[in-house]
Amino acid sequence: CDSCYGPQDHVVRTRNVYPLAPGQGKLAKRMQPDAQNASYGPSRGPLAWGELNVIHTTDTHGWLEGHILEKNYGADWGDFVSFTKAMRNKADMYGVDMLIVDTGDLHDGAGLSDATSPNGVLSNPIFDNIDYDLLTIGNHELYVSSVAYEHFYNFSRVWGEKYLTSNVQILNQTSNEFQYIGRKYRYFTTPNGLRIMAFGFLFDFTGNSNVSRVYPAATVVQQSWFKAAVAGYPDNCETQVPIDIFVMLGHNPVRWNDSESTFQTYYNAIRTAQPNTPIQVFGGHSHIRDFAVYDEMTTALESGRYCETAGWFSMAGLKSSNYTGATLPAGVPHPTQHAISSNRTNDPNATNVGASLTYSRRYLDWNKVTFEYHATGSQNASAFDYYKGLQVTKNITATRTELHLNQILGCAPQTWCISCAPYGSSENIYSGLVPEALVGGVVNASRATNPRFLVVNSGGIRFDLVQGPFSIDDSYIVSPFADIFVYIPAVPYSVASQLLNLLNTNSAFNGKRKRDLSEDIHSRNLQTSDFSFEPIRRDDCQSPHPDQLLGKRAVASAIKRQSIALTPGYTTTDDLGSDGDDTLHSHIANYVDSIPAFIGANASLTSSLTATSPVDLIFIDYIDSDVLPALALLGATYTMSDIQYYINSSFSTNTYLNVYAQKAWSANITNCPVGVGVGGDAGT
Ligand SMILES: Nc1ccn([C@@H]2O[C@H](COP(=O)(O)O)[C@@H](O)[C@H]2O)c(=O)n1
Repeated sequence: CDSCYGPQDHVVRTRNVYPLAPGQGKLAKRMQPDAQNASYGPSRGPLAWGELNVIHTTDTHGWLEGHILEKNYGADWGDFVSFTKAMRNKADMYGVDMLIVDTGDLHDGAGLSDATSPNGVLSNPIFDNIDYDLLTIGNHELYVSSVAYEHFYNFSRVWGEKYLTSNVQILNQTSNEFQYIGRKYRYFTTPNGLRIMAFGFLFDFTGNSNVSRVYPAATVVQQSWFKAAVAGYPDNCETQVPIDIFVMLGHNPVRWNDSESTFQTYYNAIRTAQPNTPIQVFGGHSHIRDFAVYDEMTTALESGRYCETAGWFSMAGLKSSNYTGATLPAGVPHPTQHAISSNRTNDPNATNVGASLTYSRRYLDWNKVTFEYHATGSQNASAFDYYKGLQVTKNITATRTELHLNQILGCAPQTWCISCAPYGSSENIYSGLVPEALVGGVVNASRATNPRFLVVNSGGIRFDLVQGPFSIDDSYIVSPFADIFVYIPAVPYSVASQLLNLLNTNSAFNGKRKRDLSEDIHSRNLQTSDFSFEPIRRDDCQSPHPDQLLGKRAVASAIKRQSIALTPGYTTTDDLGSDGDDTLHSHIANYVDSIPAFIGANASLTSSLTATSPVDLIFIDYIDSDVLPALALLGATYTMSDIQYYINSSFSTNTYLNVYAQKAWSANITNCPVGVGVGGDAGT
């Protein structure tokens, strides 16, 4: 495609490979001692820098140790500390502004956050080592009251005015009144003079415990404080303050057609009041990489989940009379894409503000090769590692030891994944493992001979279970929630045997979980059977390397022309195209649509049940509001007073897998074969 950029050379391009130091993966080791580095690094060259640049994290869910078993995502939070520090230095050197933002869900997904009570008491202080400018709250901060109070009393005090919970309040136990957990908004000026009005909005979440209150978007946009802040009259300001850009954070999907997203409501309210001010949105919750264009001066970035992605955003062309920084920093690529949207084609109030704006976004794989490449331009570990980053890495190792996260419970004989194999197959965790683990792990010895039916929600399983040593950490990674097993005794077999099907087919019950799963359609999951090379059909005419656009030096590396086998990973398409993933990967098959909302198991020792035979109907407290109405539909009316603990008040979805693992996977513990190629290539 020489015609796009002028002639380059006559060798057919197979894939850009940018020069990395020899043996990059091994030299660059820091991370956690048992983690591995990525096999190869970024494919698309240096990042674009504009006037405003942002590093975005979301839905970290406690994965601060990184993905110990997955090379693509092997960096830890200490490496991220070093990365962000280096990027801050770069921003200063280029004379531009850079923000670091997070959009919530800090727990429920890994031992570091979940093995303490309350969740997060040891992981939140580790998380706090990043120099964030803005943060907002996720739904996982609100399920359990003690976790919500941890965020109120500790986390919000660490972050002060930077922690935005614009629609979330908590009951202050001293005053007995509800108050905002963090702040409602932050109005501030960047080092180079951009005047920003920022908000943080949780989606209309209703699963919170009763100590917190989440105002729905439709209510917030009518609240006087919000209208005043949008108009430039934040609390206590009598004169109007100038706003160069609105920054809207949200634990909230950026795609308006996602049933849980409320960003459109907030966008409409701000845009109506301020037709000519850019709005920049950072979202989360749906665990995907995404970039949505709302109008020619409003775009929205979502940066994945589980410390697999660091989002990079940059924009240029902001017309602020107060901005004193560089407009197009020298020596680096710049944002080049306009936000083209159909949302505001004939807006009579539209000005040409958007015409000057250009955007860029990149989804960085969370590994040290990537971080070093963008931070220092090489794999020179000594130039990259910042002393504080190294301390954080050590602290994570020590905390994992303190929490016994590496303690091995069994040797898992195979890998079971959430969506790499269809439901019904023995490789799928919901069909291949969960029913058997429920039967073997959830046993009350005094009732074990009673016929037993068990039901759990599939959403309680959060990650794949990998062949090899199964540790306490893995038990949190796979099944982190402490949802307690309860039961109703003596439910007629005719009723119990119909329950699972009803829950899975009646939209009143399965709709919510279906959405949970479908959100992961764009996500990557491990795929041990998908390591074959997939030919790249990348069209360089549509996806120019920034240095090619600038006619610059990367041509030297481009003409090296190598071809390497891609590892499986993210392959994202968003509103700016298909060039957002910083590292090219092969596509991973995804059978998420086949997974039911509820998973059941029949643990009856007898097959001679009649319609009236009494069975123990065992489920988890998290789904009692589904189970009771479903039983009523089946003609069996029960109330909460009919429900009892099945084993005790602490035997939970985080316990049964451990019990099962210790029983079923005791063989080969001292010489346990590890599954190959998790989230990366099979080589070591
Ligand atoms: N106690 C709980 C809490 C939540 N879940 C599951 O997690 C889903 C929400 O997670 P997101 O990362 O999407 O916010 C929720 O819908 C449930 O499926 C649970 O099982 N137990």
